[in-house]
Amino acid sequence: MQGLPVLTAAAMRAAEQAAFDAGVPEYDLMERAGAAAAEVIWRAGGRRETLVLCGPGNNGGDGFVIARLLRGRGVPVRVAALGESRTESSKRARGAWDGPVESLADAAPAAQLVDALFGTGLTRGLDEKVAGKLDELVCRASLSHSIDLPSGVATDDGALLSPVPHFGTCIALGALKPAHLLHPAADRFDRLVCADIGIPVPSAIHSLAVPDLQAPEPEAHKYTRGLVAVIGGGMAGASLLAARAAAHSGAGSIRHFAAVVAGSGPDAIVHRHVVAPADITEAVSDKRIATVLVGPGLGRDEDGRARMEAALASGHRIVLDADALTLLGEKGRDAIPAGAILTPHEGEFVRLFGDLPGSKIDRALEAARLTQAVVIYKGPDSVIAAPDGRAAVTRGFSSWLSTAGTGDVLAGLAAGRLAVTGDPFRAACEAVWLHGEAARRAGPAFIADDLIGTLPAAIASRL
Ligand SMILES: NC(=O)C1=CN([C@@H]2O[C@H](COP(=O)(O)OP(=O)(O)OC[C@H]3O[C@@H](n4cnc5c(N)ncnc54)[C@H](O)[C@@H]3O)[C@@H](O)[C@H]2O)[C@@H](O)CC1
Ligand SMILES: Nc1ncnc2c1ncn2[C@@H]1O[C@H](COP(=O)(O)OP(=O)(O)O)[C@@H](O)[C@H]1O
Ligand SMILES: [K+]
Repeated sequence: MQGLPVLTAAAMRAAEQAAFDAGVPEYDLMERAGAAAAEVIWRAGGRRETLVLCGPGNNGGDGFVIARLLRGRGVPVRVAALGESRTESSKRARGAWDGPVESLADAAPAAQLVDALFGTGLTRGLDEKVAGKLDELVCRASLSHSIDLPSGVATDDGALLSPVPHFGTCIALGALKPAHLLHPAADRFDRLVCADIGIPVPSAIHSLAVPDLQAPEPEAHKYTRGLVAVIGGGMAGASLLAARAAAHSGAGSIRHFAAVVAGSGPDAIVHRHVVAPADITEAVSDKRIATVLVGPGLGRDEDGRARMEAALASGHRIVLDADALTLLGEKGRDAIPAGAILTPHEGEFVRLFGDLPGSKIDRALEAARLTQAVVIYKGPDSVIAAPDGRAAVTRGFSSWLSTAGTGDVLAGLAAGRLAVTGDPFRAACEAVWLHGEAARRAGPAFIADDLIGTLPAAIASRL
């Protein structure tokens, strides 16, 4: 189960260098990159009038190759450059372009715009005039493509170093970079295509793969399929939502222990009204329990803390979410058992780990290393990180997920998939994908409860 590899600028340079060391001529790689990108542009734009913007580095070199190849197919192409070409390969690519080169400042708009100004070599924001011109040309084109990365984004963390227009397509070269997945950069284009340039791109970080799921074994029974215990507190709606998600995750049986009587839940879930925290200890003593979930609706008072501690003391595999993460905080981090799944949103993440440096991927990986737990660092660009350095990053899930209670559903799903698979990283990846897919199937303006209804179809699509 792997998505597309994600490489930082330095890792990409190292992969390219390894190819050069293995005998691939430097200029060949630029020709391959240009050809792969030109193919994508040709399929989208056909013979539309095209303007290619070329920067001074190798990204600009790709642009000259693209311009030459599109013109060879009969596309009316103009090229506008930002200054001279500075690298050997880009000089060669420019030399092979036999048309005129306009200056960027004077370039008139075209129906199709190709941005090959800057890629992974960008070190600072674009000058105001250049950024303004790029914006104008992109806005006036009906089709726009950014080569490798939209010019102006920071490759490794997805920050915007200067204002970046919104492109139709981004054509990543060789591998994805963090900026293709991390916000705000990931929101600067609609469609993402990764063009193969024929070199190995090893990475422990991938885009989130579509999972392969299995139906229960023929001999399965409710306990072999995983018993999930959901421990709630004073806000039983949240823990019930999590329990319902767990019940539709593929797990075999669900118990819900809340301090108040929950609303009407499915009768298939065993609800128990458990008030005293000490009774939680007894409730989770059942050896058949595969996973315990604690956090949704727990409350942040001393009662909530006592319930959480009882859950942690049970020794079962655990998913910690919401109030449990806040109750732990930085000081309580040591209580997190290895092999747990943590599901913090931005606020909970900061409360647990403080202000870690680096990109969202770096921070998630460091959090996983510190706790030896799998961390689902949520948001529009959720990162799932494992203590061994693997990470999966989401892209393009419905922004309608930004509604109350969807986090409870995700936590229930994570607990359910952990009970089914026994593998925290795999379970977390499956849960996040199913959550996103359930949201896609739910359409616009859904509420968290609706995700429960679309989960079976989401699962069915991967059997
Ligand atoms: N190494 C290779 O052979 C390959 C690289 N490829 C392309 O090469 C790109 C990376 O090329 P480069 O490393 O040359 O980097 P870029 O082409 O992204 O640009 C770097 C150049 O721009 C300058 N610069 C950075 N920020 C600037 C700013 N704000 N204003 C003005 N100048 C600025 C840098 O000093 C450097 O000279 C990739 O994104 C990809 O498009 C592909 O052709 C595949 C093969
Ligand atoms: N803009 C967005 N785009 C895609 N997914 C989002 C967006 N905002 C939130 N999500 C997802 O929705 C869920 C929200 O969880 P959380 O913040 O814990 O909410 P709650 O506590 O109300 O349940 C997470 O899975 C998160 O990744
Ligand atoms: K670019």
